[in-house]
Amino acid sequence: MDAAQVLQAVLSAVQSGTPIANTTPAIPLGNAPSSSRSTGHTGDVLPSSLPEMIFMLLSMAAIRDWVKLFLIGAVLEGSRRILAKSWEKLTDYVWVTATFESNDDAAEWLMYWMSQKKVFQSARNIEVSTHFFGLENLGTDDLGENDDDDMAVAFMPSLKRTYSTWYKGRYMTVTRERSNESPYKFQAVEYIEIRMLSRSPRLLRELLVEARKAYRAASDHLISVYVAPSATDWKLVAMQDKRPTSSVILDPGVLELIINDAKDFMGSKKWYADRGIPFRRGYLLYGVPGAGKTSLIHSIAGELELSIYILSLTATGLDDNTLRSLISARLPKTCIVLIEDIDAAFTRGVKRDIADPEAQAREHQPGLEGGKKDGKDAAFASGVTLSGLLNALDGIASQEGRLLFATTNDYGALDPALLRPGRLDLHIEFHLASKYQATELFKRFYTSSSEEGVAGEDSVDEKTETAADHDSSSGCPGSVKSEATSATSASIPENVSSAYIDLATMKQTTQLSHEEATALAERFGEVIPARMFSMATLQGYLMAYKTRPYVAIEDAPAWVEKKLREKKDVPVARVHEVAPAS
Ligand SMILES: Nc1ncnc2c1ncn2[C@@H]1O[C@H](COP(=O)(O)OP(=O)(O)OP(=O)(O)O)[C@@H](O)[C@H]1O
Repeated sequence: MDAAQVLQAVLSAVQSGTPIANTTPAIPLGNAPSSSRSTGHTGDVLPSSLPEMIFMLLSMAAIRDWVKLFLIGAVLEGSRRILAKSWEKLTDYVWVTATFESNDDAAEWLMYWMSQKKVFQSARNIEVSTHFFGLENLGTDDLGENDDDDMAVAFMPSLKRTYSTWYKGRYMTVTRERSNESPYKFQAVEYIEIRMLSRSPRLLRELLVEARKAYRAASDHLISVYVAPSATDWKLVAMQDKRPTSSVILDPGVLELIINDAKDFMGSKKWYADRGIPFRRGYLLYGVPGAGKTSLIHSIAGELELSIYILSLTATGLDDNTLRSLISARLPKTCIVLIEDIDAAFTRGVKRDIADPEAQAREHQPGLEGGKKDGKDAAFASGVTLSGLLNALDGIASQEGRLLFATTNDYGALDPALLRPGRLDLHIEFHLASKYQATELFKRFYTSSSEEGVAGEDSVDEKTETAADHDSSSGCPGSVKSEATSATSASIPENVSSAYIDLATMKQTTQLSHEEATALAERFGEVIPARMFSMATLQGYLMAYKTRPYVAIEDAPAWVEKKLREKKDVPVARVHEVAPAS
């Protein structure tokens, strides 16, 4: 009886419930004689008990061979695992290993640190990147001059390569890898692995501290700007030059008020803790477009040395859960959270007319009841609900030392729940430019912040211009030149906007002496009507006269008149109402 017959007998016995023992008078050992195999009576050879059955199975040569093979395989696999484990233990014992996800700040520090190392500058397989453009001391030697105007490049480890180098006498390897394993992201995740031949993690920590220090020193003049492109994580998108607060021109006292408030808040942790008040501060900057809201936030970030995390409530994939996780779990302790156009998420579309902020200012008088849509029940254009947003804002409060800034062009569209103190504590309205702002803008436009009153090289143009214009600068309205007749614009084709003349033909702004600039600025302020143009519009006008401040003054009345006429012609109805969300 062969193995198949035995198995068949066992199976049929199990199916019929017949005890095997009763039908098994004898068990042939070893290979059964062919006569018994040929009988076809399975009842003659069935084992009477389980041990007998096992014994019978083992007595068959084929099964014995299978068992041997299985045992050999098991021993081999077991030894492999033991060896692997032992090797891991051994390497753990002599190596310190650290992994950094490329999105993380620490990975940025390391990449910068590595870009400074000779090993990557002389390696034969490296990644050359402009990623750190803007940071100081990049390894540009191999490309020639280290000129500020050049696009500096950094030499960094390539993907899927391992480099070896030394740190404080210890051998270390650096590997950049890409992994598809990610619990909540759909794209591949890049990471850097550092291994150091050392039993203590102390040296690795020292390396990290050194990398962070070097990175901070190199980026001292910059602020980092992050966005959440995938609604799951923050990504560094820009390193911007810090904007001096003096470059944002607001009416007297406003700038100081906000900056002092923010500084005061940052230094009042204990005061808040003593009184049990959540250590948070929210600012709402609202008003016409182009009035300096975003510029102010960036300059405050520079002043307080904070990174900016820009949150777009209409980003694809953003809902209450992702918003909460972005804010609660994935933000650094101290930073600025900026929600731009917070009203755009609250209505079903963007309702402002960006092309003409001045028209909006006339049409829309900010006020809580004014432009409000359907109140609390209005849905957001994104997957975020009002209560989701309120929870998220309160989540900002749960971490200490975060500043929240929200901007809007439509104060009235915001729900009172958003506006209450504790969420958005300070509401600052931005208007169209006052005479003071226009005057200051002109003054700062034509003087250098470092050295006021020094005429630059470009003042050659200015001299020619001033000499030619002295007669007309007497203030007589009839002597004002129109754009079409000014010296430079004469050679410009008619269909080219004058706004681009100087940008295309000149390199730098003419620098006036302080006295000259002040005198001209006064005249500019007299010509520009108060609260009729945004600061961005005035800046745009001056950009067209980068090297011709005198002509800028002369042309200003005609420009103002033309702009005011255009405004009258523009139907206010271009600012359309947006249907409230259902
Ligand atoms: N008060 C200001 N002082 C100096 N520059 C200003 C001021 N307001 C606007 N500008 C200039 O105008 C441009 C646009 O300014 P900004 O983006 O800060 O305006 P905004 O109020 O945030 O506009 P929006 O509501 O459209 O975002 C910038 O180049 C900025 O330099």
